Amino acid sequence: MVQRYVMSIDQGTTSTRCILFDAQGRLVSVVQREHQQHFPRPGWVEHDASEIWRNLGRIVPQALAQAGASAQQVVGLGIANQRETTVLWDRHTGAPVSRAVVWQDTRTDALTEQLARTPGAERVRHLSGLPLATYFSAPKIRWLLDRTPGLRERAERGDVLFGTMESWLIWNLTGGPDGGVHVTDVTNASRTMLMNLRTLSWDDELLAFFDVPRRMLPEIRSSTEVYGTTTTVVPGIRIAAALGDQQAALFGQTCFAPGEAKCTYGTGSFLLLNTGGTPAHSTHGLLTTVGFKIGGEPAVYALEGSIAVTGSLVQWFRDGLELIGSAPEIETLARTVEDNGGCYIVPAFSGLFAPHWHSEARGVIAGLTSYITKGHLARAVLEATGWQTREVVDAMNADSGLRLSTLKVDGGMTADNLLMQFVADVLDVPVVRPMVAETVSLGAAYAAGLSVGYWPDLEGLRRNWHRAAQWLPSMDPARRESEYAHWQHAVELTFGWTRPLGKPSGPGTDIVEMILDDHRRIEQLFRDLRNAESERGEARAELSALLIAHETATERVVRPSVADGRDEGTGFAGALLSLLETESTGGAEFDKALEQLETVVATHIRAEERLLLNGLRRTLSTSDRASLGRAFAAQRQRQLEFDCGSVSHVRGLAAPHG
Ligand SMILES: Nc1ncnc2c1ncn2[C@@H]1O[C@H](COP(=O)(O)OP(=O)(O)O)[C@@H](O)[C@H]1O
Ligand SMILES: O=P(O)(O)OC[C@H](O)CO
Repeated sequence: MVQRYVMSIDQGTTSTRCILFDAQGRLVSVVQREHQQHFPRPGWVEHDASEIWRNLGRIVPQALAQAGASAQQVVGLGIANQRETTVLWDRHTGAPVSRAVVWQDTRTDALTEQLARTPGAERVRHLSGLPLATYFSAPKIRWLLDRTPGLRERAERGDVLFGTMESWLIWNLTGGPDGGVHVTDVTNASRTMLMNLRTLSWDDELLAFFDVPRRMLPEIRSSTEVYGTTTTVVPGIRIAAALGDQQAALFGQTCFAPGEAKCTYGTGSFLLLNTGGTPAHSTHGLLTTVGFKIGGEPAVYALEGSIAVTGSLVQWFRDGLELIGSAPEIETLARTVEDNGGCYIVPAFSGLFAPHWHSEARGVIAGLTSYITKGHLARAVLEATGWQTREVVDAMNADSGLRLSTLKVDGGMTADNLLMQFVADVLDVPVVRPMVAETVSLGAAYAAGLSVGYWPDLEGLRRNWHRAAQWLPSMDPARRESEYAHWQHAVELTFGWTRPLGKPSGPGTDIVEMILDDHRRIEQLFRDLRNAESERGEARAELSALLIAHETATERVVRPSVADGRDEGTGFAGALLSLLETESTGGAEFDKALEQLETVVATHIRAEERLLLNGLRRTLSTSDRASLGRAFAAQRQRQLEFDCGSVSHVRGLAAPHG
């Protein structure tokens, strides 16, 4: 009988892989090719989409040759790809209009800040599931349209197309300018910031907000369906699935049921939790994204903790600092010392992603003394991956109300035993790795195989999962918590780095001034609300968000730093909730709720200015006041970004007080 295979292509950040799998999910052949990383300016990262396309043209025939197989033996092709990376190309010539802007690229930092201040910004997360950050495609498209003369007009005429890597490759594989199919799948579309998470189609409000012409966008399709048949490279292969690479890894790890999670450790690291058929809203800095959509079945959603820099920090240690010759040497070097010697590296090279979402942050090495050797630095490099995982797991636990019990891992970094042990230690849960480490490719293959009936169902795929390695936690809890506190302190040092120094009322200004500014604004909002002529709906929304963001940031960041900063407890959440709930009734009930809230808040403001602010003036140096100001601004901004003033959030805060 003729052997049949599924082909998968993993178009990743650093390389493109083509793998053939057999019916048992075993690897039959693997061919891989790296492409060049272009760093034309600090913070910019680009790929040449034509180079990636040429690489594909080489590796596909090689993978077939290695297996001794023909195109007829391939039942289908599944594509997994680096997500968000933005390619714009000319529909008529097939030539990219510029280099692709990679997901790690931070050139849209100022643009996203500007967009965040534009009306409608508060709707972006609700519609797309994503925070406004440089990471996603929409700001990248907008940047290219704004900066390339004539491009917007060409895009509006339909002469220029947009796609993430799977769209670009499928279009080329199916004929390019000669009838190429312009499609994307829901998982990739969910990373553009232009798709409505609930309707799974391009959203008019988001398109208008980012000013992106609809005509340039691909058609959104399921993750598993036949999009077309290859007409070039190796003609005659059905393209039967496409998934973002992290969603493909979720699929390859067989996390098919709600509650199942995996973390893939590659260039960056991405923890995804299957949350089932409805999108789960995160209040702790995670993304809501589509996990997969099988044919005509409803979509399955996921919560994601995306970490921008993990394996790429090891690469930087190797190529930028030249302290090691190959990635695995980091473990050998780290083992030359007992611990990190007090040193922490926070690799905010692309800002910080989950759960912080600080595009303006930049990396720090903290705790340097003359005791530190390159061995300690190597430890700090590996530990950075562990702590970043801990941060997203904490967020995941807080969002889901559950505690992760085991972490399934995969990706290149899982070859590092010291690192995997550290991850188990800081999470305090077992970490397990499956037999097939190429989970991204396997997931794309599974999806394609399901699509063409090579595999009958998900249960059959589940049986292919076998554990290859396990790491059990063994760290002393007190040490874990004290190390985590140091890490968190180091993280705060990265915030606000690229913002202009001394910018008034921006991060980096004096904490006392910032608190006073908030108080004066709160008082003004109360005046606006008492004035029946004013726009009360807007004032009420701003007041609610400001009160919660201000109070949470004060509680978490400022009070712990001053001895006599205690407060009797403000307890205004109940009064605020009453005000929010009088939205429709208005009239006397509204006036009463307003008066009650104003009384509680005014007392609180007086107490804070007397006790807390005097304490800060007395005990902190100017630079301490500035750094506390930065941390306060960061926490306050984080609260505002997740819509902390919404009725549902305030209700949650009010609940414990009855
Ligand atoms: N033994 C190791 N210890 C730590 N990091 C490693 C090790 N081996 C590989 N890496 C890192 O893993 C990454 C490669 O993993 P891979 O899954 O191939 O990434 P991607 O799919 O993102 O290209 C590189 O960034 C490399 O620095
Ligand atoms: O190509 P990877 O494995 O680095 O993954 C990149 C992610 O998809 C970015 O969101």
